[in-house]
Amino acid sequence: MITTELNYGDVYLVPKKTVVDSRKECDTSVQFGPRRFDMPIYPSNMKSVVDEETCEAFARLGWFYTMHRFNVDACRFTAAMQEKGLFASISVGVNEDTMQQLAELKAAGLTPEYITLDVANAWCVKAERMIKHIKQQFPGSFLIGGNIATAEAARDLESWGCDAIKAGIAGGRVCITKNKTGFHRPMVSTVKDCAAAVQVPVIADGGIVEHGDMAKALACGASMIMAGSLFAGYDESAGEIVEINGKHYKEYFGSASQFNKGAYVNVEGKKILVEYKGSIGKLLRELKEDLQSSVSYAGGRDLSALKDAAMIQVYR
Ligand SMILES: NC(=O)C1=CN([C@@H]2O[C@H](COP(=O)(O)OP(=O)(O)OC[C@H]3O[C@@H](n4cnc5c(N)ncnc54)[C@H](OP(=O)(O)O)[C@@H]3O)[C@@H](O)[C@H]2O)C=CC1
Ligand SMILES: Nc1nc2c(ncn2[C@@H]2O[C@H](COP(=O)(O)O)[C@@H](O)[C@H]2O)c(=O)[nH]1
Repeated sequence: MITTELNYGDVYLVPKKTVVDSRKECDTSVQFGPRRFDMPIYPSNMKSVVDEETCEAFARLGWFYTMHRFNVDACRFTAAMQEKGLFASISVGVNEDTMQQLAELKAAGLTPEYITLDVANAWCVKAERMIKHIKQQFPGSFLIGGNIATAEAARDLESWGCDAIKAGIAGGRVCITKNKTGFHRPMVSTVKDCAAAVQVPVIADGGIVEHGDMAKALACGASMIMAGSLFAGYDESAGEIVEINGKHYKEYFGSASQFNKGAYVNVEGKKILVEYKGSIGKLLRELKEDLQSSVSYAGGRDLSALKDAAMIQVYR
């Protein structure tokens, strides 16, 4: 049987009566693990999106972040963030290098507040082993596991011990997985299925094109949203500015791209140039204003209003 599935661009939310006098009254904050954050969206843990400065800037602003896992000394990063009085949020893989990094953290007596297990398909035996190992070694860390795209996978990751689950396979802007392997699920269907299947928070990862997609992801049941291309190209984003014919750009490349891997092996990502857009402050302000507006259209005062928002499909 072939089923029809939906992406953010295929649906809209149905307005309700607004109950606030100003959009400023709408609260966009979210409790995620041990902390509360100003917004339910954060930059992808990709080398072309975040670096140490990006992470520090987001943490200082009260937004969530996750450092990427590529050539990063997780021990040094965790110590540096915690010495500054900020929370540490690291990414790990499933191989021996991760086992070594975790052993170093343990030996140094460090506990990152958040750990993200970051692999393309976390519904696998290697991820199961690593999730169980992390939960045993770092019971005080909030463990995010991903990525997955089905209810069955979400239930498995929850049963293995994940405190939150990141959903989204092959929906990213620099993803070529769907072309190279044939596998992908559109985001509305992915997030709805996964969020309905588990008690733990679900993070909707990838495919955010319009700011309104944040509200749609939350309406599907997501608690948090991860986005890459949305946050690429700013002063505060990772990567150098490139000048071509007098125009300025920044590189945005996939974690499974040749550029990130250093070799053309199992490549499932590409590199693109995104327009250089200066300081990120304007984007962050606008994201918050737009989400506050979404909450007001949903007839509420905080993000819980979006969870009940009715969704309609648009035929094109
Ligand atoms: N969200 C998404 O849709 C996707 C995200 N990515 C991102 O790209 C990065 C690289 O991801 P990933 O390839 O998982 O990580 P790695 O390249 O770090 O692979 C991790 C380990 O898992 C093994 N592995 C990876 N994929 C498979 C598979 N399909 N079957 C069996 N074993 C596998 C690898 O072995 P071996 O290489 O020998 O197979 C390797 O030992 C990550 O940051 C990930 O988030 C990548 C693709 C899709
Ligand atoms: N298939 C691949 N997916 C990737 C790769 N690198 C990162 N990602 C995923 O994309 C999102 C960001 O998507 P965007 O639409 O917001 O730009 C990111 O968080 C990862 O889940 C890759 O090389 N291949």
